[in-house]
Amino acid sequence: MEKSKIANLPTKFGNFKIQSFKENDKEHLVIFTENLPEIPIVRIHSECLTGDALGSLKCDCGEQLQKAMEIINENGGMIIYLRQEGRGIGLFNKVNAYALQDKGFDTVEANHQLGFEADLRDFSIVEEILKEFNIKKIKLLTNNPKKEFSLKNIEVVKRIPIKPTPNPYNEKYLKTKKEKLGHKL
Ligand SMILES: Nc1nc2c(ncn2[C@@H]2O[C@H](COP(=O)(O)OP(=O)(O)OP(=O)(O)O)[C@@H](O)[C@H]2O)c(=O)[nH]1
Ligand SMILES: [Zn+2]
Repeated sequence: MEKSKIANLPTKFGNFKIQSFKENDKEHLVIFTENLPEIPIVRIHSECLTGDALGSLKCDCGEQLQKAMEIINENGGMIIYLRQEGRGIGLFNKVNAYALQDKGFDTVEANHQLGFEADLRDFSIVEEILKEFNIKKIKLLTNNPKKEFSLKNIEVVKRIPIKPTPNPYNEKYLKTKKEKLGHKL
């Protein structure tokens, strides 16, 4: 794992530090506060270009990212931004999945139609990154209990939920996450 230098990242949510970690061809990001408490709040965020950057209402990613930045700016911690777009299938395939969703398939069925499992993400790099920062215990900002279980050598002392705001476009997505993907919503 190759790591970049640490730089300042002032944002509208507060001042952060930023560092990039390379895993093969993937360039992940870590955004963290100057003061890291002994048990920091950590958000493990999977890339969603449509939600994070374009303001898409189909999912809760953009909202979760912004809330995470606010909470972490206030309490100290980090966002580990993983470049695994579309739960690991990539942007191109996610757009094809969205086209299937326009025809009535849910988020899981659309993946299956394209020949993918529902969730292909790999969180193994998270432990390596936390080790770099000497972090052994965290408070995890997520609605997805699976993320907790993917961390073997890190103690998750608390799971902090981030409640999404329902809208007509994300209703079905949130329902599927709850019923098929085990999210606590
Ligand atoms: N394949 C696919 N990926 C999607 C879809 N909608 C969002 N994503 C991706 O899903 C990932 C986010 O996963 P979520 O299931 O929303 O949330 P989570 O990370 O498991 O859990 P939280 O920590 O609670 O956010 C991002 O990589 C998004 O690009 C979709 O319809 N199909
Ligand atoms: Zn999203």
